[in-house]
Parts: sequence; structure tokens; C-alpha cells
Amino acid sequence: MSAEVIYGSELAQSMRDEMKEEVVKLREQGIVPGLTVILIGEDPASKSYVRGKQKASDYVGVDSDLMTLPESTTEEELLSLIKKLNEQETVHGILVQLPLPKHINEEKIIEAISPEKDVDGFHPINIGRMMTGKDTFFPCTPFGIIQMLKSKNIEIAGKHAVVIGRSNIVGKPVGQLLLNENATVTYCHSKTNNMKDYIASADILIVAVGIEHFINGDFIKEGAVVIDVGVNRTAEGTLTGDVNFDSAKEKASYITPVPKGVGPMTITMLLHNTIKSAKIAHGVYNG
Ligand SMILES: Nc1nc2c(c(=O)[nH]1)N[C@@H](CN(C=O)c1ccc(C(=O)N[C@@H](CCC(=O)O)C(=O)O)cc1)CN2
Repeated sequence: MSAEVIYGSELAQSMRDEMKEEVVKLREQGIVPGLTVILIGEDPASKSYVRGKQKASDYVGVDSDLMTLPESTTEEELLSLIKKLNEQETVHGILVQLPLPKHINEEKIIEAISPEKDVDGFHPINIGRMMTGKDTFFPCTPFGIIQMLKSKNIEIAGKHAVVIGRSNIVGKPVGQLLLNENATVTYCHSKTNNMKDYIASADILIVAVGIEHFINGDFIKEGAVVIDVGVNRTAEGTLTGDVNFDSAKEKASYITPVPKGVGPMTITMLLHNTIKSAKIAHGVYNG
């Protein structure tokens, strides 16, 4: 078997084109979706991701503002900036790029963002809403993965989904969203015994560990759907995933590449959440 490759980059482009049309109509009604992205410090990967967010916002017509703050910014300064943005009517989405410098408490910052403007979907209130099956802002990478599966009409209900990794940004929420779609979900992590047995029984395998080529083709079940969330930079400076693409492609039914797989969907779902927030704020959101 040779898998069909799911290019998130293509789905992202078509979703962004649809959003662009929607934003034109919203602007005609005087609704201008506004996003503020806060970047602290000089991390090159974070700089590149926020550049991607700016570019994509410009493309779809979301009014985006990038606030670049020095590494020395204190937790109090950041909290007071978030407080101001929470009160600013033109701002529908607030995103603080992660990771933060060590002296800033990430949890405190996430909880300071108004849940109504939490377009990252990281606030405990939004996480709780997601866990209880309510409509909310879903975390962007997991939400993007669900869109990718649905775009290929991949059956989720009743399937065994195995999530490798338990981060708050990807692992935990993607498992929850798959459960909301009626999958049977198993989480694997660094303390899991016999991980290979779980991997071998996965109909849908989500790999988000940040270890280059952690998964090989021989580990996976024939016909499995393999979603690679890893973005690892090699010594040569290229990007590679958590899955050995060439070997896994021979056994999987569907597989995502790195780059051009899940990554572009993260930014796309951020724009989706920002537009949704603007519509909610103006009372024109219909679910
Ligand atoms: N506040 C947040 N911080 C972080 C998030 C997040 O969702 N919210 N996620 C990641 C980084 N991230 C977005 O912020 C992100 C990662 C990867 C990509 C992407 O498009 N990757 C491309 C390759 C890009 C490259 O060449 O470097 C791909 O996979 O094709 C976009 C966004 C951590 N922080």
C-alpha cells in the first residue's frame, strides 16, 4: 500500500480563500476582525511563526497587530498589557506566542486572557467547554487535524485513535477532539509501557513528541492514518517530522508530510477562531 498524502498546505489555502470572501462581507457590515499577537524575546522559530500569522492575517483581511516585546519584559508588564487588550473593543483575538521566557508563568498569562478573546483555545474555561462537548475556541493545531481528517472523509467514530504525546497545546486536546468525534482514544507518553503494542493497534495515529523519526513504518498497522505533528530542525537546517515518512507511507492509508502538513493548518484555524470571535462580539455568529 502507498498512502495518500494529506497536504495541510492545500486545505489551508482553500480555507483561507473562503475566509477572505467572508471577511469582505463582514467588513461591508462594519465588522473588522482584529487579532493581536504578542511575541516576547528573540526565539527564531517563534519569530518565524508570528511572521506566518501576520502574513496569513493580511491575506484574509484580519486586522492584525504584532507587539514585539524584549526578553526582559516582566510578568506584571505582560499581565497589564493583556488587561488593556481584554478591554479594547477592536481586538477580538489575543495570542501570546509560546514558549515564554522562563521568568514568566505561562499558566498565569493564559488565564489572564479573556476567554472571549482566547483564540488559541488554551484558557481553562475554553478547555472545559471543549471537554464537555460545547462550542468554543478549539486549540488550533488539534482543530486543524480534525479538519484534515474530515477533508478526506476519514471515519473517526468507532476507530482506535492513539495519541503519542500529552502536551497541553497538542496531545491532550487532540485526544479530546477525537473523543468528541466518538473515537476510542489512547494516550501514550514517556512513561507508557509497551508503547509499540498501542501503536500497532492504532487506526488513527497522532504523533506529537518532537523527536525526529520516532515512528517507523514497521511500527504501524497496515492502512493506518498517520498524522505527524513534529516540526524538528535537522543539523542540516531542514525540517523533519516525528514519523519516518518514506517507510510509514508504504503501510499507511493516509499520511501527513512535514513540512506542508499540519503546520499550515495551525495558522488557518487561528484565523478561523479570530473571525468567529469577531462575529460573536457583533452578534452575527450562527454556530
Ligand atoms: N500561542 C501559541 N504558541 C504556539 C502554538 C500555538 O498554537 N499557539 N503552536 C506552536 C507553533 N506554531 C504556532 O504558533 C506553528 C508551528 C508550525 C507552523 C508551520 O506552518 N509549520 C510549517 C513549517 C514552517 C517552517 O518552515 O518553519 C509546516 O509544518 O509546514 C505554524 C505555526 C508553538 N507555539
